[in-house]
Amino acid sequence: MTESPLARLRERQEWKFFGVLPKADLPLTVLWWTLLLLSGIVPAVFAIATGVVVGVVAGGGSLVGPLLFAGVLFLVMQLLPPVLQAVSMNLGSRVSAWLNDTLARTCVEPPGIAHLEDPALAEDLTVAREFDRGMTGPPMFLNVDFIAAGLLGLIGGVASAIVLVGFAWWAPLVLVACWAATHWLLRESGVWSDRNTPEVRAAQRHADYAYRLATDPAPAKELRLFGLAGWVVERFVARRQRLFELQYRATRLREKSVLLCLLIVLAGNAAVFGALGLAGVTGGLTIDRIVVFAQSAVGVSLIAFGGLNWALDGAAAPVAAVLRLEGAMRDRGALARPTATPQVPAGHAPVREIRFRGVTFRYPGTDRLIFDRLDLTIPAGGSLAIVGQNGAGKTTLAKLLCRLYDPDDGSIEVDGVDLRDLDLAAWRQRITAVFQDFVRFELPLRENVAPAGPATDDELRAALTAAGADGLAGLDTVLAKGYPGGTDLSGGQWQRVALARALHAVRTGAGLVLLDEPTAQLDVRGELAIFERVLAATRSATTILISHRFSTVRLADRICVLEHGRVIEQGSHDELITLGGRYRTMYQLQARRFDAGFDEEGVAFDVLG
Ligand SMILES: Nc1ncnc2c1ncn2[C@@H]1O[C@H](COP(=O)(O)OP(=O)(O)OP(=O)(O)O)[C@@H](O)[C@H]1O
Repeated sequence: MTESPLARLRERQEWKFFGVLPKADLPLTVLWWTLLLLSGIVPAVFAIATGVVVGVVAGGGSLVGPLLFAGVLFLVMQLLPPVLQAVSMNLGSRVSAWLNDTLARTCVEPPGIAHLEDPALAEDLTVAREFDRGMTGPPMFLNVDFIAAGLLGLIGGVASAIVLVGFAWWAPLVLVACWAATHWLLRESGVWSDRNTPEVRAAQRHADYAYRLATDPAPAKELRLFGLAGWVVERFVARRQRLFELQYRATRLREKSVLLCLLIVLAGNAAVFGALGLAGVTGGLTIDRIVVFAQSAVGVSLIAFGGLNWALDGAAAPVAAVLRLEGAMRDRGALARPTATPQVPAGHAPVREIRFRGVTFRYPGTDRLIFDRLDLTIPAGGSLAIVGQNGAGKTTLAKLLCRLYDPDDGSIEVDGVDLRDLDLAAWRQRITAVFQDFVRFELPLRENVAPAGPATDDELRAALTAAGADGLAGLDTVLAKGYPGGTDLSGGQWQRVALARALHAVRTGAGLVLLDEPTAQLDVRGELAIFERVLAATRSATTILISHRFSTVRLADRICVLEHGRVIEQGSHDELITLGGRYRTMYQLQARRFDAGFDEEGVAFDVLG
C-alpha cells in the first residue's frame, strides 16, 4: 500500500520541525508567523505604492496621500527585520529548551534502563544531545533565524509573483519555475542532502568523546600518566576536520549545477523583462505599471537559492531525532506489564522470602546467557552474600531485583508474588542499594545522604556515624570542587557517604538492602568495623552483599556461590568451608595471599580475581 502524499509530508523531518514550534512556545510561534507574513508581503505592497507615486507624478494630482502611504510602508519595512530577528532567535532558544527538556524526560521516564544501553539509539542520542554545540551546524537560535530569512524570501517571492499576475499570467509562472528550479537543482546535486548521514553522526560522536576526554577532570590523570594528551587532541582535531570536510562537501556549490541554474534564471528573466520592455515601448503599459511590475519581477527572485533547505535540515535533524527517541526509548525502556492489578508490597518488603525461580536472562540485544535457569531463595530478614568470579552476574542479580530489567524466562517472586505484578514504585521505595558505581551527586552532603526527601540533622548524622562517615564535611558543604566552599572526598570517604545513604533509606523504610562491593575502597581496619555496624543497622532488613572480600563475606548469615549462570554452592561460612568446594578454595586462596601476619585469623584479606 502506498502512503498518501499528506502522510509522506507528515513523515518529513521539516514538517516535524514546524510542528514542534507551537509546542515550544505557542504565542511566540503565532507572532513569528505573523511577522513573517507581514515582512514578506510589505515589499510587494511597497512596489505598488511606488508605482502609485510614479503614476501621480506622471499624471498629476496630490502626492500627499501616496507619499505618506509609501513612507509608512518604508518605515514598517525598516522596523520589521530587527523585530523578526529577535523573535526568531528567541523562538530558537525555546525550541532548544523544549528539545532538551523532552530528551531529559525521555531518558529518565522509562522504568527500565535498556534504552540507554541500546547501540541502535546511540546516534540519535548524540544528535539530540549535541545539536546546540555547533559541531555540525549553527546552534538552534541561529538556525531559526536563517529559516526565517529563507521563509521570508519564499513569502516575499510569492507576494511579488501575485502582483506580477497583473502584467501577464505566464510571467510569474515562468519566474517562479526558474527560481524554484535552483532549489531543486542544488538539492538534487547533493549540496544539502548529505549533512546528516550516518558518517557525519559517527564522526560527531567520536569528536564529542575525544572532546570530553580532553575537558573532563576525571580522565585527566590517565591522559597525563600515559602520555595521551597529544593523542586526544589529534583525535579530536582529526574528527573535527573530518566533520568539516563532510560539511564542506555537503554545502559546496557544485559549479555545473550553479551554471545550469544561472542559465535557466537568465532565460526566464530575459523573457519576462523583454516582454515588459516591449509592452512599455509599444505603449501597452504605462510608466507606473512598468515600475510596479519590474519591481515585482525582481521580487520573485527572493525565492532563489536561500539557505532555507540547509538551515531546515540542520534544525529539523535534532527535532526528528528527539521525536524518534521519544517512541523508541519508551519501548526499549519498558518492562513487562503486570498480569493483574499491581500489588503494593506489604510493610517492609519482603516479609518471608525472595525467590528466583528458573530465571534466565540475557542483556537486551546480546546473546550471552548471564543466568541459565537460576534458582535461589533469599530468606527475609537475614544477610546473604553472593560471591563469584568477575562477570559471574552478581551485579546483574542486584539489577534484576531492582527490576531494571525483566528476566527472559522464569520469575522473581517476593513472598510468592511475581515482581512483575508488584507496584514498581512501591517496590523500589522499599529497596536501597550501594552500587559499585554509585552516584557522587554534586550536591551538599545533606542531599547526598537523603536525596529523596527532607531529613533532620540528627537523622543524617546518625546515618553518617553508622557508616563511619562523621566529620567528613558540613551537612551543607557541596561535595564537589568548583562550587563555593565545595570539597571533594577520597574514594573511601565517598563510599562511606554512599553507605550512609543506604542506611538512611533503611531507617526510612527500605526493607531490602543491596550492597555491591560496598567496602572495596575502605581501608582494612575501617572495612570490618564499618561492615559490622552496617549489618547491625540493617538487621531489620534483608541484606544482600556482593563482595570479593571474604573478610566481610564470612560475616553474612548465608553465602551463595554463583558460577556459569547458576548457584553452585549455598550455606553459612562454616558449612561451606566444611563442604570443601569452590567457596573453600576461593577463601583459602585469598587467606593465603594475606597470610603475611596481618591477622591471626586470616580475616583481613582482599580481592579475589
Ligand atoms: N549493561 C550491560 N549490557 C550487556 N552486558 C552486560 C551489561 N552489564 C554487564 N554485562 C555483562 O554481564 C556479565 C555479568 O556482569 P555483572 O556486572 O553482573 O558481573 P559481576 O559478577 O558483578 O562482576 P564483577 O565481579 O566484575 O563486578 C558480564 O559478562 C558483563 O560483561
